[in-house]
Amino acid sequence: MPYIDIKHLTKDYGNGRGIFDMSLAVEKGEIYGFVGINGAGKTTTIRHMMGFLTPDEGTVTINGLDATKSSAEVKRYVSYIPGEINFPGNSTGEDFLKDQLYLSGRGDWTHAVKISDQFQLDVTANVRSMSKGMKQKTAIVSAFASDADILIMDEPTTGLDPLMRDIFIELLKDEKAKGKTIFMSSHIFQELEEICDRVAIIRDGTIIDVIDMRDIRYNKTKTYKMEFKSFEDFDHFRSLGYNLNRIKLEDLQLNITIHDKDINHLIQDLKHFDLVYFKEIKATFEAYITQIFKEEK
Ligand SMILES: Nc1ncnc2c1ncn2[C@@H]1O[C@H](COP(=O)(O)OP(=O)(O)OP(=O)(O)O)[C@@H](O)[C@H]1O
Repeated sequence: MPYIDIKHLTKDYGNGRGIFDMSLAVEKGEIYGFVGINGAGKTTTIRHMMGFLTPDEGTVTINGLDATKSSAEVKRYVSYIPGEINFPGNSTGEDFLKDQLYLSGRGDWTHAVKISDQFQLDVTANVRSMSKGMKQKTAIVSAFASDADILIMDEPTTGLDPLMRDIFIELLKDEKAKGKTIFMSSHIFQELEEICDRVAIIRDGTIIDVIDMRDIRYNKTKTYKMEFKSFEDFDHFRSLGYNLNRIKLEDLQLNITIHDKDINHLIQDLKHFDLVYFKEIKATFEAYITQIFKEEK
């Protein structure tokens, strides 16, 4: 049974807004990403997971428990970082974090201090007067230090600078190594590419694709770009029957897409050609998603 199981979830806000017949399943120990443009339905989905919203149709179960009906019990397994952070009260970061750890019944203050230091977070500051980045860091420290089985995070790196984002990614890897299950939405393709096992792409309230990141990382079909010194070579190469694309006659450049098993054959052929350069075009997750969105239009 999946650890997080969403089946046919629908929340219809009218005028085509909301989420519609959405299903997804997250296995224990997975890092699962959730990507989509503004208004696609990420927060609405996450709020159902936390039991803050009641579905019009469908169900969300977490570790076999209904996220709406058993919301209090589900929260025992889950640490949550909301998309918009507004801390209640007027306490210092330290008092807030200690309260959260106490309330969760789990976690460890020493770990909280360690993570706060890594994030260069001043926990003596008042939570009300904290900047956006400080609030985000405080929420992250609270979630990570509470040692929950599941982390559900709505755009957790918003407001973090690139250095802090790298620290966040390293912490997330540590959590995965401990066997934690992580569900996070993000706009930042690069961070999803680096850490996720799978990524669901949401558009207009519907999941349009689920990408297994291994297919991107270990893609056996690669694209190479090359430029020829002479038109004769360029023209001759074009006649060899390779899978070519992005042919730029005026620059004598082209891309070739080829499976790893055929690379030796290509190298042998290229010995007969005079090249200006030959380089691999790395397949990025961003390019992959952009292609999917183009195909969907
Ligand atoms: N309470 C509500 N009442 C009416 N419409 C809503 C409500 N909450 C969300 N919506 C609409 O539902 C759609 C999905 O919103 P949601 O906040 O889930 O998207 P999102 O993918 O999280 O977007 P963002 O990246 O901007 O946070 C949007 O069109 C939004 O305007």
